Amino acid sequence: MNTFLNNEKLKVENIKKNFGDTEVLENVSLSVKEKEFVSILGPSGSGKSTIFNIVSGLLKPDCGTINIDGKDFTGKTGRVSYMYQRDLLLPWKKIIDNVAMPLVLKGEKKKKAREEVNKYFHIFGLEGFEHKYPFQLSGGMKQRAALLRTYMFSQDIMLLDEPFGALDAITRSKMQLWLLDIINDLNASVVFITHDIEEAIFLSDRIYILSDKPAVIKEEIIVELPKKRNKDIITDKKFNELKKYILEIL
Ligand SMILES: Nc1ncnc2c1ncn2[C@@H]1O[C@H](COP(=O)(O)OP(=O)(O)OP(=O)(O)O)[C@@H](O)[C@H]1O
Repeated sequence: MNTFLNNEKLKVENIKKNFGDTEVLENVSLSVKEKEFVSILGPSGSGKSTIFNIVSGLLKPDCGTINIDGKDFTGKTGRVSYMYQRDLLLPWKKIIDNVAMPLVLKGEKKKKAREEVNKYFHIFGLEGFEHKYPFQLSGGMKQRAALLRTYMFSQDIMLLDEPFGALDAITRSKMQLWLLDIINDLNASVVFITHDIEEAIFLSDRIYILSDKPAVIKEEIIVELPKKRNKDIITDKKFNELKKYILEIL
């Protein structure tokens, strides 16, 4: 009867987290459907990374639950992939071995792991760079390699914590277009943290607005823009109305 529940991948229910006397998450609930792109937008220090640490199992919430595909994963690691704000590649390893690392860590032989990741180099715009070292890549390429490594860890749910935050404006804009372009082929559900309202609207199907800490979800916004987007949409009336609305809430 309920189609939403049927294609729900991730469900975060009533999580609460204090660090000592500091109440960081007061009560946060959110959900992500199959192949959905959901952003979490909130002020600095509001607890966005803490939510990811809890969803990935690195931290235990004081209360609340994390369900994935209907199973309880509260406090359990290894199920979702997680890309940090500064997800550095190992400088002494070739790109192919950096990317293959999650598979090797899971017990795959190096040769097999390389074969497995090789087929994704084209889609991630890294073809021809398999045997280069990180210092030989541009900033955008390094982020694409880090994103591919994240994808190799777990392909169906990816947590991306400001992956483009450190890039210059032009590269960042190109990366947003690229991500939007490939995301359908990846069949992944994505949760994306950003401070950038335009980035959130441009990329997302839905946006959760987080309050200052102690954090609660202030609002859930469905981005009713065509799924296929290009940068022209930034001048669209609906896009700008949404941007103004979010600015007022934040
Ligand atoms: N392990 C920890 N121990 C103590 N306090 C912590 C810990 N982790 C986070 N905090 C505190 O919790 C609050 C939220 O931090 P968090 O990194 O989740 O925020 P954020 O929204 O991701 O911030 P930013 O946007 O600046 O990255 C901050 O006040 C931070 O100092």
